[in-house]
Amino acid sequence: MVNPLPFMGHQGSPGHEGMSQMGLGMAIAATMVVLTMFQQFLFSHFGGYLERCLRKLVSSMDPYVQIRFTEESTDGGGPKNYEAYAAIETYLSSKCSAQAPRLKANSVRDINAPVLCVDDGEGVSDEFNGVTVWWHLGKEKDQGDIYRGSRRNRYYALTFRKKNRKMVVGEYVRHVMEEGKAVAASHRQLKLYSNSSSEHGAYWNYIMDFDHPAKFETLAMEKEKKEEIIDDLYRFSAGRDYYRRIGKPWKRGYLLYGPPGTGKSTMIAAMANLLSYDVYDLELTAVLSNAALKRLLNRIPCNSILVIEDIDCSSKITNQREMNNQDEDKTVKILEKVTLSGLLNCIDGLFSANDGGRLMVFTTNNVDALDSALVRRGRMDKHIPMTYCGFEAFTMLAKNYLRIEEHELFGRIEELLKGSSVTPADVAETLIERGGKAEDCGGEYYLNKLIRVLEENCEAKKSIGGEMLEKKGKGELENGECN
Ligand SMILES: Nc1ncnc2c1ncn2[C@@H]1O[C@H](COP(=O)(O)OP(=O)(O)OP(=O)(O)O)[C@@H](O)[C@H]1O
Ligand SMILES: [Mg+2]
Repeated sequence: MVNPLPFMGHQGSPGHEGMSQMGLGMAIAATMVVLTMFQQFLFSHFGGYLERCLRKLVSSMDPYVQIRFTEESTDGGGPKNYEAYAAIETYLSSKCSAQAPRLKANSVRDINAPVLCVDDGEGVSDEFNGVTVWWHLGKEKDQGDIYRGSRRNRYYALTFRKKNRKMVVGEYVRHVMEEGKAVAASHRQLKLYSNSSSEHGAYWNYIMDFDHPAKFETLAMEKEKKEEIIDDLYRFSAGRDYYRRIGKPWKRGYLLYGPPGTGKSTMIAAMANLLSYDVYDLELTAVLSNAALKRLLNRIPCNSILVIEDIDCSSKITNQREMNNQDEDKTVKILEKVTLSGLLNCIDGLFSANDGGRLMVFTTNNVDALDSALVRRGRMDKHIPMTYCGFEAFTMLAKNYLRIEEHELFGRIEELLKGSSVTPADVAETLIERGGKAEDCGGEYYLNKLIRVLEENCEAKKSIGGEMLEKKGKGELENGECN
């Protein structure tokens, strides 16, 4: 705005000429005031419109389009913003190592293979379906406030030619997100969470990085059964389109059951490692109500495993359904715990959008004690019996622990395994190398030790009503196929 007052300040002494000069000055000043008011009026009424027109004109002459993906949403966009930003960062890591002059390394799962990304202010180009696009890492103006202090939001800017808009906005961006997420999943440090409660509610707490070494390759189990589980898990994790097509939430329930030491917890770890899913270990006894359980379950992000171990003794949920149906609120109040119907509702209501699947794994030593409603298909889609150690599982353990695949004592061990009830944990404990003896004697010392353990087990079985035990064992083996 032009200030008219300076004109008044240059007046001479008042005379005829002075008077006319003063008149002129006042006229100019008045004109300026009117002009300024007009300008203000124009801008207050049409300013936005004029600005838009101007922008349109400039952008119509610009052959490029730019999209920004910010690290943190300023309008409450939540974690979605960050997910997209992180996916881009990971996607670009493979491009930038060859191009960008300045890189930075991110915290990753494998310290020997750090994920590199472009440094602030740097850029890289990419090609997709014969179209070139450009990425640039920038920083927005200070977004800080009095509480959070100074902070500048980072963003990845994607620039491309206008004529490629449709392909880039559709196909290319989707490609970047999918690739980025897939690479991130394979590099990501898995995490273990567990729940706790306070008067303010129920929470998931980060416990530690999940570095469990269990893998399906080292899990002692019949090959066929193992391959079936692996196949099922892969189909589940890649099932986005499938679940969308059949109109079902993208979730799957596993029930692992069997005696202690048969590898239920080990298999959960192997599942997490196979799919690169975080583990949410739910301690049901620490959940104070059905409502708290619902809140907890709804906070589990996609691509995670919800684990409830020893579900038969986790809570008083095994046979309460009828009572709960009569007066659920009252039951919750009395027990101040989760009820079976509450748990069933939570499982059924666990919703998974199309951003990733959610796996639930329940374990129990006592499958017969579970209410049939809990384990019915649809809630627990796959029932996996974990059995006593058979010969195939033993050969796996011998390979893992003693690095031997064949031995003349294997025949005797196979015989004894048929008549005994030892768990893979028992066998593993017997074969574990102490003081490098297996190296010295080709594993014979440990195989003989195992033979003694198996003989003792067979004897014990015979002496304490072996027949009954035998039947039970056979029953478990008959159920032993994967469902
Ligand atoms: N199938 C298996 N393959 C390889 N190792 C196994 C297997 N089962 C058990 N083990 C070994 O035994 C140990 C105990 O197994 P794990 O904790 O998985 O058993 P579990 O079935 O979960 O027992 P529980 O019912 O008491 O929780 C593991 O640390 C692992 O070393
Ligand atoms: Mg266990």
